[in-house]
Amino acid sequence: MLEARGVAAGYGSVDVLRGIDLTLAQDEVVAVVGANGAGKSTLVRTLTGLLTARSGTITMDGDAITTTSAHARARRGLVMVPEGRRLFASLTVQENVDLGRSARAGRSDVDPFEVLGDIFPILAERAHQRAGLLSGGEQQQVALARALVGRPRYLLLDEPSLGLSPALTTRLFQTVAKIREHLPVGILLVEQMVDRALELADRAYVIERGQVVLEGPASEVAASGEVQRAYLGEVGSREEQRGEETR
Ligand SMILES: Nc1ncnc2c1ncn2[C@@H]1O[C@H](COP(=O)(O)OP(=O)(O)OP(=O)(O)O)[C@@H](O)[C@H]1O
Repeated sequence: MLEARGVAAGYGSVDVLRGIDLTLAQDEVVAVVGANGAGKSTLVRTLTGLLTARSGTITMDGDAITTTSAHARARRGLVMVPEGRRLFASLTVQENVDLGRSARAGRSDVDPFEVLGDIFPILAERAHQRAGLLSGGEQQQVALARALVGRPRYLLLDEPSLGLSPALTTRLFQTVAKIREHLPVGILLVEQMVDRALELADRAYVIERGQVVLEGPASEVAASGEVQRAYLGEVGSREEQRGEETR
């Protein structure tokens, strides 16, 4: 279990997270939703150790990791795929994925292309192509494969659908569903595509101004008015737009 208790964090004099309690088990997908600026990316950065919590505790499988470096957390099996994917454009698909092996020394004995090949067809199809030449959806596959090749216990995804077309977003969510089906990894999914994230997730947290305002089974969170309220009508207007497109 990855567990945050009373976690506060921020930048300089700005407080962003104000006492977040959150858990992620190794067999679940948990969505984190909330309006722009609510603190979702800050939460992911604090959980992975890119930002140090100002107060509160973070534990992983019972061990305190509140002040552990991001590198050490990654070695212990807590990895993130950041917003924007951050691949090395001039390296090949295979070279990018291989970088993920070194993040978890001692557990990289299995050929990633065999283990992950079913989930990510791109690994076999484009292994030797430069990552910079791939489409956004293909790059997202490589970023996910790179994160998974070290066999993490917890995977944090920050806005994985960002910049993807609706069709590629559908593929992405199917891929995340496959990961959950085939690999023993807890997935924290930060997403602006709220309805899709809540469809896929087991549980969800709604974050507003650095605090959890609602948590529970994803279906209950989806059915509550709290999500719409947190987004100040954003969700409603998006659904209306989608309705118009399909008319
Ligand atoms: N490096 C930084 N320095 C100062 N303030 C920052 C920094 N990064 C983020 N912030 C501020 O922290 C707050 C929360 O930002 P954060 O990126 O965590 O929100 P978010 O919920 O992920 O939003 P979005 O959905 O737009 O990505 C915002 O007010 C933002 O301006």
